[in-house]
Amino acid sequence: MAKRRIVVALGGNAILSKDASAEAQQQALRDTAKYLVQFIKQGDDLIVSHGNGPQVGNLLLQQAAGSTDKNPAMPLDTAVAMTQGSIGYWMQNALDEEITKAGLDKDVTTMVTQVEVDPDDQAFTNPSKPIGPFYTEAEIKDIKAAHPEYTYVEDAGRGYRRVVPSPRPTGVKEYKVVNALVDAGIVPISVGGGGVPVVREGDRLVGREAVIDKDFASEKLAELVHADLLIILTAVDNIYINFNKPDQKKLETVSVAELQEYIDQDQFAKGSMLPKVQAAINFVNNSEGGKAVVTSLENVGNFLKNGDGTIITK
Ligand SMILES: Nc1ncnc2c1ncn2[C@@H]1O[C@H](COP(=O)(O)OP(=O)(O)O)[C@@H](O)[C@H]1O
Ligand SMILES: NC(=O)OP(=O)(O)O
Repeated sequence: MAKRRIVVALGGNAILSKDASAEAQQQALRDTAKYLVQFIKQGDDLIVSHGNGPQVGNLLLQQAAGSTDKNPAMPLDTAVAMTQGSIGYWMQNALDEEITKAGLDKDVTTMVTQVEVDPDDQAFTNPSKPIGPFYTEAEIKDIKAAHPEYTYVEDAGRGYRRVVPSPRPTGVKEYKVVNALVDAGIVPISVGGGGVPVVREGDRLVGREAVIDKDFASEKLAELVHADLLIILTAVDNIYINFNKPDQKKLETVSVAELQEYIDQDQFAKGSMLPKVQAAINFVNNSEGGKAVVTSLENVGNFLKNGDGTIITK
């Protein structure tokens, strides 16, 4: 099979389920790496991205709890960069272990990646991205009293969470570095946590307090590096219509036009499956012959063997 350039975006379950300790997240990423290494074994050029919603929210809480005049809390753009570093370290370490076990000669590196956004994006005045821990009804009262300046929402019946602005990416500053690394045979971990949100002010890129959706950032990167495939890995093997209903039906190969009809029918939950579907559509529309795939980590082997998963084409 010809060598393919593949951007793989890792969903929340690839890194963190319940236990937010470093040890548990490192173990989750070791398990994740066992699936990802299959792409490398097959000879594909891999570019990895990941989310950071739980981690960056937890980091902000730690920053706030320990902050003093001499040791101030860091702003959100810096916290995103910090999570690119921490999650990237765990992931490159775990992937390296699997590459070594497979007897392959391949290096992995984590890039601090800046993602450009529009300073006038309406998302800045309409926070929507959930970060950090879930709170119960009882807990949220105290949290709101302690931090009335933040916005909180109820997140899909799972509890309350803080939400922050999530502007759409317009560019990836370091995409040429990603290309250079791939051309050199190196696996880059890039646009982690959706990338550090920055806006251009003359010669400078200036950080903004926001968390970009990692599926949209991965899509923008996939476009810029002319990827053949954008693979969005999440907790389900396929996208479904009538999801979680008795007549649910999995989508196997689906066109952009069909997906658009399903969006119009409200088939995909906002804040979970909808952004993945929109990112997949954008990639297929904006690339030359590129396809997008939505499936689970556990199904990577079946995808590589039989093309199982939901494949989005023009
Ligand atoms: N129509 C749908 N088809 C499949 N999954 C759906 C659908 N609507 C909502 N979902 C849910 O969306 C989840 C993926 O979103 P989310 O958990 O936010 O992603 P991530 O893996 O990036 O953390 C799936 O695990 C599933 O529970
Ligand atoms: N940045 C981002 O999209 O993170 P999550 O996928 O963890 O929400």
